[in-house]
Amino acid sequence: MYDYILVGGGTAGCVLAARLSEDPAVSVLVLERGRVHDAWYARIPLISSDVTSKATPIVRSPSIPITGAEGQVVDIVHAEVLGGGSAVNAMLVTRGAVGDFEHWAALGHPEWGYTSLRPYFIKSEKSLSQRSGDRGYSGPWVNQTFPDYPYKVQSSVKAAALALGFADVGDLNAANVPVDAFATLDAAIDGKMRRMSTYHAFLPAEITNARRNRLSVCIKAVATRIMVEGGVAVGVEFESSDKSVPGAFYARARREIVVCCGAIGSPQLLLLSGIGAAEHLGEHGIETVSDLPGVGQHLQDHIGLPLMYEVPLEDTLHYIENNMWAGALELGKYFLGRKSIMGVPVTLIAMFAHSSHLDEETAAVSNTNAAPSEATGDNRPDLEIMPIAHWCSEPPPYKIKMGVFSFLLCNVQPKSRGSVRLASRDPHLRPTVDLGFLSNAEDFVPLRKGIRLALRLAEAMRADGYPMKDFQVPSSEAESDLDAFIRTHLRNVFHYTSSCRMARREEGGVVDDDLRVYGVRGLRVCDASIFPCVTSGHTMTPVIAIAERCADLMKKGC
Ligand SMILES: Cc1cc2nc3c(=O)[nH]c(=O)nc-3n(C[C@H](O)[C@H](O)[C@H](O)COP(=O)(O)OP(=O)(O)OC[C@H]3O[C@@H](n4cnc5c(N)ncnc54)[C@H](O)[C@@H]3O)c2cc1C
Repeated sequence: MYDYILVGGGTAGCVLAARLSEDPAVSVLVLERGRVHDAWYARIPLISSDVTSKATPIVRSPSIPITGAEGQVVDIVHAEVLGGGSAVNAMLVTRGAVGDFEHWAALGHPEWGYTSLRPYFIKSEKSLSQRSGDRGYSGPWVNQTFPDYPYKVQSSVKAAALALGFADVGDLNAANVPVDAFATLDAAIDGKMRRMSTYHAFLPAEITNARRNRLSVCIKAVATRIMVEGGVAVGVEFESSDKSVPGAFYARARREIVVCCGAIGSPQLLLLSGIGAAEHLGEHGIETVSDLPGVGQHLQDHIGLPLMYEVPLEDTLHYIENNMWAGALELGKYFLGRKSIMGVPVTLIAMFAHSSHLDEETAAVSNTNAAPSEATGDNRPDLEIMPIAHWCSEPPPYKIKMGVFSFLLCNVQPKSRGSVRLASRDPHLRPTVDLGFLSNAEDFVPLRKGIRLALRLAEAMRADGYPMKDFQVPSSEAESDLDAFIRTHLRNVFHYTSSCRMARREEGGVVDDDLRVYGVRGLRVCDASIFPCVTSGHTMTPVIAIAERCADLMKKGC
């Protein structure tokens, strides 16, 4: 019997476990389906974020064919490890625009606006590079920027972006940044150049050892059902993911159960527990506990589109992939504490823009006046471009023998919605994920503008003498060619959100403003699935702030 059971020890789960167990009077159990990833390379930034490596603790499952994209199937990536996505991702630390959270407030969640979340962003972090009053300097979530780009091509992109009118903002996570911005990104890497995950940051051995009488972390434990008695969540059934450990286990909660299984895992577990659309549950012979049609609906992800160029091999990551000695040299430099590409993320810079601010022909920024604090549609970006010195189609082919540079263009305010539904009653199998990309034709609009922006950037880089040959770009700028290119080459960006979203029940919401699941007492959801809608930045940092705020709500008994 525990006071709190947290299901899912991922990005949100580790934060919540650390904060709740600060109180010596409460006991906390964390159930995590993955393992602890403690291999020698698990904290080397570049290696640990390699999603192509079989050694990275991720599982891929196919989406259903995307109707709007010629029936393409893309891989859904599940981070199955203590720390979740934060243990395997690209480590980029972006809060999102102030306007993203003002938009949440305007949707009817005033307590989730930027002013309410700001103290939690600050509380969680320790910025080693920034110096503004908007940033935190004493939290566990260590991050820093790397302004000395190791790839020559990235400096060339920066010059092109500035020439097109983008402002170079020193700190993308400050509150007053313009919407159209070029930024050197913060990354979750500590002073010893080690990857931070929420497991390493919030649940280091000092904490888990000191709290071992009240904090239990059970790995390789797949939650199979939330037990509900008389409308109250009372316990969790789970099985081992290790087939050599047969049988079912059961843990009981005195106070509350919090589902933190991420935007794919949380709706799956709620559905397996009889919480979801009664009709869908009936199809799988599951008795309805709470008829909640919103469970698994409204799934979002940023829509990604790579444009790729052939560039000098030495100026890309493919160089060390193809040259064992160069790779070994970089590793050696890393271990000796010298500057090495092993110690930084695969991308360090990004551009954000609202497509309506870009000139149709030149793609130059023509309006930078949008006020960051108002909840209007164009005061948060709808486009991001990440320049990456590597191939970036998904899934990537095994080995590339040439130098490839990519602009990963993303529609970061997608209007399309997808869904997560049960494929089977077997909790060990993955659910059916429909990303729904391009189901709303309005999503083409920013993507077309974004393609033109990427093409103009490439032209400026060439004009400046950087050698780039077209490799995967649209055949022309005619709308039909741009749309065909979008349909053929889109990819997902792993920023899944909003599948158990915070909204009014009659609007398809799953949780209320205190993250409590409608119709079941003693049950909350806390992870990326509760986002009312996806934010325009990368999603890990808002998940951490949400978990910080959820812990406070729980401590106050809200
Ligand atoms: C490859 C990749 C790169 C990314 N890059 C970035 C980036 O650079 N910056 C950024 O901000 N965001 C990035 N993201 C997104 C970010 O990592 C996620 O938005 C964030 O980690 C989600 O946190 P979460 O707590 O909602 O879910 P997760 O961190 O996924 O945690 C869910 C946890 O629940 C566990 N679980 C699921 N089902 C069960 C079950 N039935 N029983 C027990 N446990 C269960 C899972 O194993 C997992 O550990 C990336 C994601 C990926 C996958």
